[in-house]
Amino acid sequence: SHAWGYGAHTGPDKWADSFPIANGPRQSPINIVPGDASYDPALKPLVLKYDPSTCLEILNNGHSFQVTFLDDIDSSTLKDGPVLFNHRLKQFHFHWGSSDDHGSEHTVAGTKYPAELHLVHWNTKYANFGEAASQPDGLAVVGVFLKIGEENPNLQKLVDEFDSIKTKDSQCSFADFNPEMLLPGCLDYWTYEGSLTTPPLLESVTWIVCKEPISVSSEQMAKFRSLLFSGEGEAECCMVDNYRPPQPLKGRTVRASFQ
Ligand SMILES: NS(=O)(=O)c1ccc(C(=O)NCc2cccc(F)c2F)cc1
Ligand SMILES: [Zn+2]
Repeated sequence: SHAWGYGAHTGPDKWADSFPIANGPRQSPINIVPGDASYDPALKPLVLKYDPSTCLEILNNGHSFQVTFLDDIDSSTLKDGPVLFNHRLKQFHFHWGSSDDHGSEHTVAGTKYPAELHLVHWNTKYANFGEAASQPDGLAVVGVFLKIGEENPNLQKLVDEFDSIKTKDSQCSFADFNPEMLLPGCLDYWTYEGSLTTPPLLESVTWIVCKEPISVSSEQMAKFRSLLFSGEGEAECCMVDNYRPPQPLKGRTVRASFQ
């Protein structure tokens, strides 16, 4: 069955049964080894320009919570960095653990962060997200690690909506949120060619992983864990450990935008 998830019978070790690309040559996430990354002076600085008025809604899709953006015009975009074409922001979402000592998808020299933010963009040389998602240069996802520290007032704006999106397939309107507020001060990054980290695991993603994390408090992480994988009226199943572990590098090069 295509009902994939993160449980014992539906989790990452079972995905290859329905999605054989799970064992493909450019799967994500990976463990980033800074010492093995090659500094590329030709890499440009990331240019992220987001328009809060394109923010549409916040939803629980049964795998994560996601904030979706209007992407029918070029108002929230990613340019430069490692990509050759303009990309439009479609949505952002998170992955996290059942405790503060794990939860990120990418790891850095084996270090796991409690959560990871993914800002998902598609290459506007294609007609739409779905088209782009099937192309090797179709998507660009910016990954930002969350590290336990000060309460993050920008994340709190999302946490405040959780009571309205507690169960699978619930959503509510959400306006005027600027995802730029979720970016670290320094936009140094590692980049490599990879895939979606959930089924259909399409190998269409240029990954751009920020070196600097943003802060999240332990109390805020506890609220992430109060969301549910389960739908209204179903037995409650806490939304935790919705991350895929690192996958084989298979000869890929990881480049660094910084020395
Ligand atoms: N975690 S991540 O950032 O790598 C990631 C980003 C987006 C998607 C997604 O859009 N899935 C649904 C979807 C919808 C249409 C077409 C698709 F290919 C598709 F995967 C999945 C994983
Ligand atoms: Zn993701």
